[in-house]
Amino acid sequence: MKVLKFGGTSVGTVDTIKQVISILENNLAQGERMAVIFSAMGGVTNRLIEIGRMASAGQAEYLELLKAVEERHFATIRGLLNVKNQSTTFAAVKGLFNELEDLLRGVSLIRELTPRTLDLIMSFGERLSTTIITEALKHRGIATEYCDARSLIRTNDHFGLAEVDFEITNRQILEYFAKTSALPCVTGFVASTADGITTTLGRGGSDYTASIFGAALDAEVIEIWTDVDGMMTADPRKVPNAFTIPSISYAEAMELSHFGAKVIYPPSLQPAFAKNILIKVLNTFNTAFEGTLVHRSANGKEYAITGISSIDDVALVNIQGSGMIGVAGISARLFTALSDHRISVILISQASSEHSICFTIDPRNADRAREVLQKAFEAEIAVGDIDSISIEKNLSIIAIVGEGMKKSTGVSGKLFSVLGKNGINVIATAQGSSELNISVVLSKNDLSKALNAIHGVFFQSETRSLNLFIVGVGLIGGTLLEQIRNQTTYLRDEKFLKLNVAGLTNTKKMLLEPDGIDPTRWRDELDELGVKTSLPAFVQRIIELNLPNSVFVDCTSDKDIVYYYGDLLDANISVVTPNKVANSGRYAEYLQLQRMALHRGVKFLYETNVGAGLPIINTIQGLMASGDKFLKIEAILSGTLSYIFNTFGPGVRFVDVVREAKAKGYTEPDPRDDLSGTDVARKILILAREVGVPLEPEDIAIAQLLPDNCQQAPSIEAFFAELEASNDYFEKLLTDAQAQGEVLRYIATLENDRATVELRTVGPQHPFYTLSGSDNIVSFTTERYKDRPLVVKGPGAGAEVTASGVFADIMSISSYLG
Ligand SMILES: NC(=O)C1=CN([C@@H]2O[C@H](COP(=O)(O)OP(=O)(O)OC[C@H]3O[C@@H](n4cnc5c(N)ncnc54)[C@H](OP(=O)(O)O)[C@@H]3O)[C@@H](O)[C@H]2O)C=CC1
Ligand SMILES: N[C@@H](CC=O)C(=O)O
Ligand code: NA
Repeated sequence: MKVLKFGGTSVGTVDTIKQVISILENNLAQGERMAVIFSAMGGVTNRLIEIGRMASAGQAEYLELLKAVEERHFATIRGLLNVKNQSTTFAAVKGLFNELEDLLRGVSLIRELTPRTLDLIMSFGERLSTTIITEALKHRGIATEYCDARSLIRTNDHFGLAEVDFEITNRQILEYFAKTSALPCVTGFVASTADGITTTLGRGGSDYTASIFGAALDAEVIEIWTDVDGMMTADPRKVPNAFTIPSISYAEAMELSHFGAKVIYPPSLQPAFAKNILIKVLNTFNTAFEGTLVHRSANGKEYAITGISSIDDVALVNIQGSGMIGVAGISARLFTALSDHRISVILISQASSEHSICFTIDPRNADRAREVLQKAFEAEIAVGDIDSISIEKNLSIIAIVGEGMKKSTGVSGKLFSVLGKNGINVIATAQGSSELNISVVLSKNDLSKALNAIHGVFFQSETRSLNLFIVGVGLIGGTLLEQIRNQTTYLRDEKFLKLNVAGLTNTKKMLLEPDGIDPTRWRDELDELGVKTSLPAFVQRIIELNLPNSVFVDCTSDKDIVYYYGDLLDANISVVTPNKVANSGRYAEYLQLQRMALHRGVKFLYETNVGAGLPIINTIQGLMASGDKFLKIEAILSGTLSYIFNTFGPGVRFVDVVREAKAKGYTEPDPRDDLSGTDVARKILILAREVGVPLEPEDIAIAQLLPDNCQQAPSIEAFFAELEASNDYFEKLLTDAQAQGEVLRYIATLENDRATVELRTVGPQHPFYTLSGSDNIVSFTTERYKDRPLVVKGPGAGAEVTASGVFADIMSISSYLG
């Protein structure tokens, strides 16, 4: 025996009813003995309540609404049945509407809508839908029988939420089934008293009917057919990555539903659970999907938690005072006062200091709660034993739920850590000793961010997202996007990671798209959908969007963008950048950014500031963290100058080599920055700061490489012209070096807290002699690497290596976020 129940959406239209019929036919074909419970057509119950209220208020327009409901049912008959088969069904349905109309006329005459009458009015919804579907099944040759549950389910007269007399009900159901061999189509939600007065079963009423029937008949399974793919790990409207929970225990389902998961209402399934009957939650519109199994105990689970739920809007009441410490009975009085005024408490938390108790309630009750408590504790407030009753609004509760967290460690650690890393402040928290649920209270603004971030860490094998906002889509930014595009599949399949490009901008256009910009079409999307760039607006919007795991990637050489870094870090958004400006300005600013990132628990990463993708900054940070002391750094830090001196030779014009370096993507957007030594000076300044030497830009001694006419060129093109005109100068530098059997090298040195940058010649014994292409080389002499320095060497400029260094910084944030 199997009991099936179809909800309001499943029986809401002609097409959906046809789908229901096909599900039933499939089951019948397998010879299943069944009972089927139907809800009212979607929306009809609420409409009937509205009509009843209008009638009782004397609003004659209720008749029009009633006509619309009638027409909807008639249209359903026309859609389901051939014209020649329609008349009996029309007659039955018309009969029901006549009865309902009489009833409503009565209500409107006496201007009174009692709970008893409302129950009767509501009962028409299920009676109508079930009548029509029964007839439709009959006309398809299926032996069915309309079964009015009012004749089987016996309740008391608590109208609106009647209590079932199981002894009589079970007996009546069994007797009925013993007599009938046809397929019973049962009206959900409705029942009756011993006197035959119609009652209803309250929220989840049709599920309750299914559960009552299932339990009475000892069914093997109860199938709850809805319009979603079973119960989900979180509300899919808030968490796009949510997925169906294959199997859930009754207790877990209870916890989730308490926090707003609405697919089933577990209390209504209690009779079935008491008899250990399996429940399946299935989707009428996706019959191939296996849905969710709800059963007595949780079996082996893949994840530490089963689901995440939330209450979107709560108010937090905090009552505190030194007079509460060690005084018995305060909480008893507190909660009695609330209960006397029917204020329901959702979550309670009291620290063991007993100095304060806080609890959350429906915000609509907040003002009343304040009054009630002020009155209840009038005496304590007067003498200062209780100093304040504060109420905070615009809050939400998130609950993580799962039997798997029982006795397993690290679940709460993971929860609070992901909230912390995303800068989400936890205002209150509660965990019952059943260890089935951990709840946190947080600002409503953070709800969506928190739900998504929590979902990401707990359901690891689903894809987590990092939200990237990329400013600058030139050489480096553009190459980074290309690399992201090429790695999409690998990251998804191997790392379960989605790099969601949520924002892009250049100097002309900006585009913010929280759902992601397609990295294969970003140029077109930016062009077609982008709006005029405003960096302040871009940054402001990123902060407002408040997406979890957000990373701001600055791929410009803009001098002013650095001013936004502080605001971004302060809003718990990590910053990754190849742009050296922030770290090579005033030392105080550099320090402030470092501290801000540390304070906020986010990352400020800039490995590519020095040596592009070569691990230079990370190497220093590792050595510093482990207590090494730097004695000397000697380095070639300009890919451009390295390339120039590795390439420039007899028969080659200097200016052409510089143009080549630019074309190969080694130079700064303005190559004067490279050839003037500025770029190298910035880099050694950054390295000095990383090893703990707080230098300022003016402390770097730069020995000028260029003749004055080049150094002072007012534009990039003028600069190239001056380089061309100065070819002899550069040739002489070269031939002088060659005459001594040496090569030209532009070397930065940091020693004894002094930094210099100069053009030198080095011979074959020098470790910097053999370099090629855009090679950088950095030699660290430290207390641990004293006899032989630690050397990092390799290509130190170029689009691919720089973009991949930025990529690696982004990836390290993804591992940090877990
Ligand atoms: N090339 C290399 O090997 C290395 C480069 N770097 C650094 O990488 C950074 C980027 O260099 P690169 O890609 O060559 O530079 P590009 O000039 O090619 O690109 C810069 C991009 O930034 C955009 N941009 C500039 N200012 C703003 C602003 N205020 N708002 C919005 N967008 C802006 C530009 O827009 P638009 O297109 O409209 O002009 C362009 O898209 C530089 O800081 C450089 O020092 C670091 C290590 C190595
Ligand atoms: N222009 C720079 C690029 C890396 O920072 C260089 O030439 O090294
Ligand atoms: Na680097």
